[in-house]
Amino acid sequence: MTERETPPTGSRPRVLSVAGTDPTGGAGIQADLKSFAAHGAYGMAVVTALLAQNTHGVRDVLVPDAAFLRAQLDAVSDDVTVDAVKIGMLATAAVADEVGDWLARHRPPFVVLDPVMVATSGDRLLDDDAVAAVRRLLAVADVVTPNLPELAVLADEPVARTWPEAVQQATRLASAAGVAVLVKGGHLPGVESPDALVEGGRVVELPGARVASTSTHGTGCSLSAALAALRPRRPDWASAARDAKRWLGGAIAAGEALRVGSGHGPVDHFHHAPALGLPVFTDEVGGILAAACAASLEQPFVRGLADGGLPWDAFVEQLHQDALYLTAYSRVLARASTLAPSAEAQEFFARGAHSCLAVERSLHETYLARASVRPSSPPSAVTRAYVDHLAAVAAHGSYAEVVAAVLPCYWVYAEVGVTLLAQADAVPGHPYRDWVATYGSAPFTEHAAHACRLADAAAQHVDPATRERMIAAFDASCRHEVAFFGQVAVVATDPGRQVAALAVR
Ligand SMILES: Nc1ncnc2c1ncn2[C@@H]1O[C@H](COP(=O)(O)OP(=O)(O)O)[C@@H](O)[C@H]1O
Ligand SMILES: Cc1ncc(COP(=O)(O)O)c(N)n1
Repeated sequence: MTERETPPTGSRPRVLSVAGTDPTGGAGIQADLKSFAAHGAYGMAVVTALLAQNTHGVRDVLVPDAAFLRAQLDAVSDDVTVDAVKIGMLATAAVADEVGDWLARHRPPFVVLDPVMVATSGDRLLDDDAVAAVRRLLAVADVVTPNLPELAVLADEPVARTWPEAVQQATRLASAAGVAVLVKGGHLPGVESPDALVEGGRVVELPGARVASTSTHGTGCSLSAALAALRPRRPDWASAARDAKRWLGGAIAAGEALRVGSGHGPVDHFHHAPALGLPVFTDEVGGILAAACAASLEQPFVRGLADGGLPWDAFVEQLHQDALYLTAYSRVLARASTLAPSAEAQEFFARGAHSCLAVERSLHETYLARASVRPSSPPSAVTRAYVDHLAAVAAHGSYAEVVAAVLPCYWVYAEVGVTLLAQADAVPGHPYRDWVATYGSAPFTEHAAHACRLADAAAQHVDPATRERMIAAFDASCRHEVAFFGQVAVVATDPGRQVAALAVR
């Protein structure tokens, strides 16, 4: 073997799992690798045992011989600096001793030992005669993470029946074996699922509410893997354990939604990053937007704007509805500003709310001042339907949903505006060019792009159900936009080109 340089500390902790497999991905190595990734670590894995298991139980176990285990371990440590290791299912005394030998040769800075003995399903995962070998490993581990039955075996005492008893037993084991003990209360009855870290005579309680769920397959694996992944970036075991436990509670709560298996299902390791793998929001709704723009450009009102042949009365009728809409839209933007998670978004929507009112006022001072339409004309059914939809989302929806609902007003107007402006520029003396240019050029097009970015950012942090509601709100607003452009009846009175507005539908 060539002499190797000490690799520099990587951008992510390089964390190794030494454990058994679970082909359904909920426990063992498969769970550990997800847990590592969920905590930003680079995951590696050495297989101690191959299991045929699912969410109901273990069907078969194949333990490769110890020489092959050694070959796997050495292949990793001959090449890679391991920042932390998590040891899980060991199956036999020979396997446990082989791992012990490797630790004597290549001990990583942080060693977590999950003394896996019996699966949630009740299947045994460690030979009876291997307990002594696992006890020997306690001496080289930093932290051991037993559940209550495992704690009892390691302490050679009866299973604790209460949480104080469990903590006392863990304290005895920690002092006898010279190891920190993260004792887990998942097997206790009651509404709490407490854990505690016993280290150097000190007990750090890690309280936690019990989640009513059957998605508890692999919780111990996932917790110990999270602990190993977090420790290189945390000052001590207590803070790593606290963060790991908080994350696991969310992972258990989100587990059932995965719909994996009909027994004890797995946890959702990526519950905190729900948008991972999903397309960017504005890419996902791009088709809806394109259809709305195409339908808008087909409306007689918009066609009249494009070629300049729109009768003045129709234009004014539309602007009157626009002014009514903008007053209501301003309030919805103000709501988005109130809910905004950042100062930048808060300011963007507050400015938007203000400029809607400024535009509404200027419509009255310019186009509408010359208009025949009565200023008191009520909102049309189309305008009311759009405004009611926005108001409902603003009243009941989260920030992300409100942003999705207000987005089409920016985005459709900008897209339609750009197309119309190009067409208007081709018509000398186009009567509506100024109005069209307001939407078809900067700064409006830049505001629309900014609103798209804010919607994409908001969509990154929402659960799948909220994302569905975002899409539904966006889709509804797009339909209202098309209807809004189509609400003014434009009827040709002159076979040449003159058309006249009849009424607002
Ligand atoms: N229903 C639950 N709700 C919340 N946390 C749980 C639940 N069941 C287990 N846990 C937590 O999952 C981890 C594993 O606990 P436990 O079930 O005791 O170990 P194991 O999976 O090794 O049998 C612990 O942090 C425990 O508190
Ligand atoms: C390979 C392997 N390792 C560990 C467990 C225990 O996990 P749990 O007790 O949460 O079912 C398991 N079922 N399979």
